[in-house]
Amino acid sequence: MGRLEIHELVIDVPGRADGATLTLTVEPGQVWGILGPNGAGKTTLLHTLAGLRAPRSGEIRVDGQLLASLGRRKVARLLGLVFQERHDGFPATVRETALIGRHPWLSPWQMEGADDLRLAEAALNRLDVAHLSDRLVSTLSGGERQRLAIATVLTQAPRLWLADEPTNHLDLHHQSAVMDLLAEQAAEGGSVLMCLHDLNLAARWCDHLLLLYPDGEACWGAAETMLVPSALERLYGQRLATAWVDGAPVFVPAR
Ligand SMILES: Nc1ncnc2c1ncn2[C@@H]1O[C@H](COP(=O)(O)OP(=O)(O)OP(=O)(O)O)[C@@H](O)[C@H]1O
Repeated sequence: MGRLEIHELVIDVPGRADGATLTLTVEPGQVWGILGPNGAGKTTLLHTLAGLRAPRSGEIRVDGQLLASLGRRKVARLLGLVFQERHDGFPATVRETALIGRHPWLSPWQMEGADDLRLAEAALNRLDVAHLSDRLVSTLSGGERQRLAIATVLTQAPRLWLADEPTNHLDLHHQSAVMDLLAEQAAEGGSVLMCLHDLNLAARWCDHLLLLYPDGEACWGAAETMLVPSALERLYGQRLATAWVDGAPVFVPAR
């Protein structure tokens, strides 16, 4: 499961008029991308859907339950959020950080057990950071930190993934591997909603798209209906050249 129902939602972007009212459902099995220029409100939307920011109005339900009525622990069992920015709170190793993903599943003073450790190790392996398990997070490269953040959410095992630019800092191979992982989460019955700046990753991996405009307007639907060059040019204020490769459109800025 992991059905995310958004009903007449107006996000709270400071200093901006209300803009579009969002009503859409991210169904289990679906991979949604949120596209829009800097400052359009993508992170604000994701944080609102994670219950970290109050909307101006509207309702959010996860698997039929009103998000606003759930405790944080319950929320953390239902949804996982890959943040765009991270700050090291205290010195921790890669393994200890991944294990934080198990906390929603443990009682307050319960230590992680062998099953939790196995899940963390499998996630670190999957994200290609297992060889760094004993390293302090503060010593990791940007891409290694990003992969650890995703491994931590994988360890958390949520039904709904909210990911803010999950391919940030990643090289091409790891971008592709992370997009495959997210698609796999959906194929196994979860659901995924992610902010992306790379149109080409969106075109290849997302089945639905939400376009957020800087004035708060929005449109959404099946990816093939949203990937219209003229609409994307208006979205970014950028002329684009389009080609087709392996059945998917490829967009590059026109000079
Ligand atoms: N706490 C705040 N106080 C004032 N303005 C804010 C605050 N948080 C966000 N904003 C503004 O709200 C707007 C939307 O921000 P948001 O981070 O959601 O954009 P975004 O689409 O994710 O951008 P980017 O692509 O740059 O990550 C921006 O103009 C930002 O400066």
